[in-house]
Amino acid sequence: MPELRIENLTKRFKNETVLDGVSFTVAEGETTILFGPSGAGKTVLLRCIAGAVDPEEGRITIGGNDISDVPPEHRGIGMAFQNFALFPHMTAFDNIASPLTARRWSREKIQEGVEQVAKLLKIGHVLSHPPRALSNGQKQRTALARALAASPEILLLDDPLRNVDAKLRFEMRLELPRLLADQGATVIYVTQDYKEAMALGDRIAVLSGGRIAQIGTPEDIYRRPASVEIARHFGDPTINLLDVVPEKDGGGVFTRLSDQRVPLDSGLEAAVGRDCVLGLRPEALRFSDSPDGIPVEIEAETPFNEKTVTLVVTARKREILISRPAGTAAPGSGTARIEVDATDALLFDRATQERIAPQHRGGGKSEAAA
Ligand SMILES: Nc1ncnc2c1ncn2[C@@H]1O[C@H](COP(=O)(O)OP(=O)(O)OP(=O)(O)O)[C@@H](O)[C@H]1O
Repeated sequence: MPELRIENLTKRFKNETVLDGVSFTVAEGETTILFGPSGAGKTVLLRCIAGAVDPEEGRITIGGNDISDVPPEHRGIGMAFQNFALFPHMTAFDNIASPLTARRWSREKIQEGVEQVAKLLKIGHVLSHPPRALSNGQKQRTALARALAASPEILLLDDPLRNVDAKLRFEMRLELPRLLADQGATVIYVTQDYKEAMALGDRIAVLSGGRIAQIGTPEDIYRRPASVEIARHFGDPTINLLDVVPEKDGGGVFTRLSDQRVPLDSGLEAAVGRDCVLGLRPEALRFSDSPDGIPVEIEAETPFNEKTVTLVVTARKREILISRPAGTAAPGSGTARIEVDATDALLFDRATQERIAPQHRGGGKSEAAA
């Protein structure tokens, strides 16, 4: 399957610049998640790739070939939309078969192709139904089946699970990676759900302000977010953000919370004395018996299925969320102490909101390898 390359793509509607020099590459057979808030331009970008919208500037290549002058139907692209876009007067079978019919496949081949993909998506029993007789989850799967049936080289999936219920979304999150891998297609998958992004993406491209704010593996985005905004979007409960000014002494780089030292990566020397934001993931904090721990008051505790989240406040009235696996013990109420693991602390410049990456001189551990 071919590589898909987007180069410097710009799209304006009247005075609004929706895409502003977007560039990224999806390697062959890879699933890249396009992640961004509502209105970020995700659908517009997919429509540019599919040929439904013409960009003002930039280039799109598939397998190295510029597709600007290739009509949509000859681009080898399959698309599934968030609103299903099923033909209302056709059965589920005919909807799924429509790209194959358009290619004038034989009746036997169409039958075989539709049944195969319907079986994979567990909608074989509703193929004779019209869309109005399908549940949202079945409509969703029918739309996806139609996109998959044609075995396109490039698959564009626009938030395909947005309208399905939580149970089905959970199941599909588990099943889709295998399904997409089996297809072997090069995939762009749009979602606003960070868990879906982390579960399904080989890589995640974050679209913000018309530009790609960061692209990387799910682990890159989670552990090394480029900005406060990205750090906030990825994580539940959301990351703790605390204004700090890092310091340095013989013991290394550190900052203080309630007069207790929070050690920071030694490569963060450039941040010493600067106004920063400390980012602490709730799961990077733990309760501690150590006298060096940060003293806090426990305010409230919320059990979820797989974890328990505790809200604490420091002596300076800073609120912090801590999460721990469900069933593990913690101080019940009143006063406690918490500890931070230096390797998990993130530091952002308060003015630019961008992350300050640790610098290790002399061939030390590099950021990418950390
Ligand atoms: N045909 C059009 N004419 C004018 N403006 C448009 C057109 N299509 C999209 N836009 C504008 O482009 C911007 C991006 O829209 P788009 O649908 O791509 O966002 P999105 O990231 O997909 O959002 P969502 O997650 O809510 O679907 C919006 O401000 C939208 O109003």
